[in-house]
Amino acid sequence: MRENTTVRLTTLSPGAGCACKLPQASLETLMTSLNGFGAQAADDLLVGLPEGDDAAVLRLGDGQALILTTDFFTPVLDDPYDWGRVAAANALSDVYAMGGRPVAALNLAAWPGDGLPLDLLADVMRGAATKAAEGGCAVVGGHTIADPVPKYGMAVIGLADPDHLMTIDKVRPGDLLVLTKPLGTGVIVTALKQDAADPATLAEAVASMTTLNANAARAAVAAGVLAATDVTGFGLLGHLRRMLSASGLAATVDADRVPLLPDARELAAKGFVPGGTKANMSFLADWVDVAVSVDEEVAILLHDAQTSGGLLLAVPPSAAGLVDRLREHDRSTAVIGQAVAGRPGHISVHAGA
Ligand SMILES: Nc1ncnc2c1ncn2[C@@H]1O[C@H](COP(=O)(O)OP(=O)(O)OP(=O)(O)O)[C@@H](O)[C@H]1O
Ligand SMILES: [Mg+2]
Repeated sequence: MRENTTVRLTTLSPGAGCACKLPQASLETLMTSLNGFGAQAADDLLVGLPEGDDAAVLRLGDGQALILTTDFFTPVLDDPYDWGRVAAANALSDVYAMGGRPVAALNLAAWPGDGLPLDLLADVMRGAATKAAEGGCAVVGGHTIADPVPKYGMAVIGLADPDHLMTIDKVRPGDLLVLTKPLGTGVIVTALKQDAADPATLAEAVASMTTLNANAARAAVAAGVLAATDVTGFGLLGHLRRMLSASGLAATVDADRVPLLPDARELAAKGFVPGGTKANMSFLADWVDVAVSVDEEVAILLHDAQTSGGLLLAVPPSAAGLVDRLREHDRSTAVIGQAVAGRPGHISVHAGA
């Protein structure tokens, strides 16, 4: 982490990170109204627009598939270099969520025409390029516009084996639901914006947000996992609901097993809850039943809008050994629930066995 500048980037941001995504209800309305104006999977297009997956996938001729995705957002941190690292890890994550590896990226940037030093944007891009390089991904160009609210992200292309893709529609009854990073970045970043996150708490959140999902994806593909997504702005339950609806299944979640970042509970209890998290709670009310025994702060965190969150994997019980291998990369990796037959998209959250 570099020294903070005098400009507090998060004060320029109405939302922050993936919490500035359009609410899920609005996005789904938009996508439905685009019906017919976006290509559906057919022939060499293995994953298209109506599939609503983490990225589009195009079969190439030589036993490889091309993965295409993009992601950008307003400042999630005050430190520009770290914001860049987080934004790159987040943009690359959709490639990992499909079971691929990123190969090239374009910078997408919006920056105030005056008043905010360009040096800061250069720092954002340096942080992002360093993180992308860690994933074997070269930054090869980009586009920059003048805009009063700074925004940064990437369009990323990746490669995958078309026979070993991970998609959101392949969850099977009995699959174990595995989460590879702890929750809580939304509440911690909201506390940061209000000067209420202590440095150690913030450092843990930054360490988590800048961790690539590369190792988790590689291990999951090797173990034969067929269904995955990454947990971002719609929160754990929002992204789980999308997987379940696409797969025609329901799920149970054990709130006690869901990993949480240090201090996330306390900050949620103090009311540092982003607008994106509140929107997730209201949208998911028709899909999620939370047992009364589940603590209110934990229920909030299950909906918390994550930036650069972990992978949510549907792991067949026969491949449960994967969980130990994933824990070698992130000790907080946990089995948090199970897919079951039931109303598609429905989630029952309980506390304890
Ligand atoms: N403007 C858009 N035009 C076409 N498709 C869109 C648009 N915005 C979102 N989508 C699609 O809607 C689906 C859900 O988008 P969303 O951004 O939640 O997922 P994502 O790409 O996995 O992002 P992330 O994991 O980084 O939050 C994706 O399939 C995405 O491609
Ligand atoms: Mg995604």
